[in-house]
Amino acid sequence: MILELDCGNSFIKWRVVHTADAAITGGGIVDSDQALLAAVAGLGDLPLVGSRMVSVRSEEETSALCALIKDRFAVAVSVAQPVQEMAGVRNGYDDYQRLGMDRWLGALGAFHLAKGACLVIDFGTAAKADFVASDGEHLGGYICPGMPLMRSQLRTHTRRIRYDDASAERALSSLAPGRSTVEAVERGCVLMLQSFARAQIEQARALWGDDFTVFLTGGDAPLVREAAPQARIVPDLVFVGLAMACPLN
Ligand SMILES: Nc1ncnc2c1ncn2[C@@H]1O[C@H](COP(=O)(O)OP(=O)(O)OP(=O)(O)O)[C@@H](O)[C@H]1O
Ligand SMILES: CC(C)(CO)[C@@H](O)C(=O)NCCC(=O)O
Ligand SMILES: [K+]
Repeated sequence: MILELDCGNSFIKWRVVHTADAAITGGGIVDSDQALLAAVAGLGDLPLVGSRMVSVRSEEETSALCALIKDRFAVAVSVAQPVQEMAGVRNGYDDYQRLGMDRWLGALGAFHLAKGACLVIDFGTAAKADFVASDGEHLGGYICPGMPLMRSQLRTHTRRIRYDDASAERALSSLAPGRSTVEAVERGCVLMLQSFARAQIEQARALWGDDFTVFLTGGDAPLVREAAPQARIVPDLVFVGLAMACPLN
């Protein structure tokens, strides 16, 4: 079995997959290294043979987590590294090492699944979009604040925007004009995300006509579903790319 890890800016997504057929034994989302160790240990004694990781965290944080995993589960951790080209996809950044590894792996996974032009839109802490043409050329993409960042900016820089998580969740039962602060903010931010998605799809259409696949991923992808009815929601898209970038036996 293999321990797979996607270390985003706010959360660590993890899962344990069988070596032979990639069947998923367990997984989850945690908000700290210690919570990760506890969650994986909670699956009992696993015959782990290796681990692979993608991280957008600092070198120090990433190597600290690798050391913890090595120590606790006695496996080496293969960390996905930036490359100029892989699996038919060419990194489109001027400096390929600067492209976020989550974006790169999402692009690899999407091109592998679509076998043609594709647009990846990932709604996490940040929202990001990446374009891969039918010949595998990564054209670049866009980054802007995701739902958690938009929310916290409003809360931090205003005096009268204050509400709790439970009312935030209730506010999203509809997108009608808000009649309370929580509704106005939560619905407004969801409309921003949806407009981002629509703008990316419009751009893909201008480039490629109708001949492209849209992938939605990231924790907040479900909030955007209705703005992109044609999209494939693939929550584990980064893991698809991770398996390609870090093959283990
Ligand atoms: N079970 C869950 N646990 C945590 N967050 C969740 C969950 N389901 C949905 N979310 C939402 O997903 C968002 C975080 O998304 P994600 O985990 O993709 O971010 P991230 O990988 O940490 O960020 P980034 O990819 O931008 O670095 C949060 O806004 C959160 O509300
Ligand atoms: C944009 C984020 C923060 C999204 O997780 C990540 O992909 C990242 O740190 N990227 C580096 C900057 C860039 O991709 O241009
Ligand atoms: K991520």
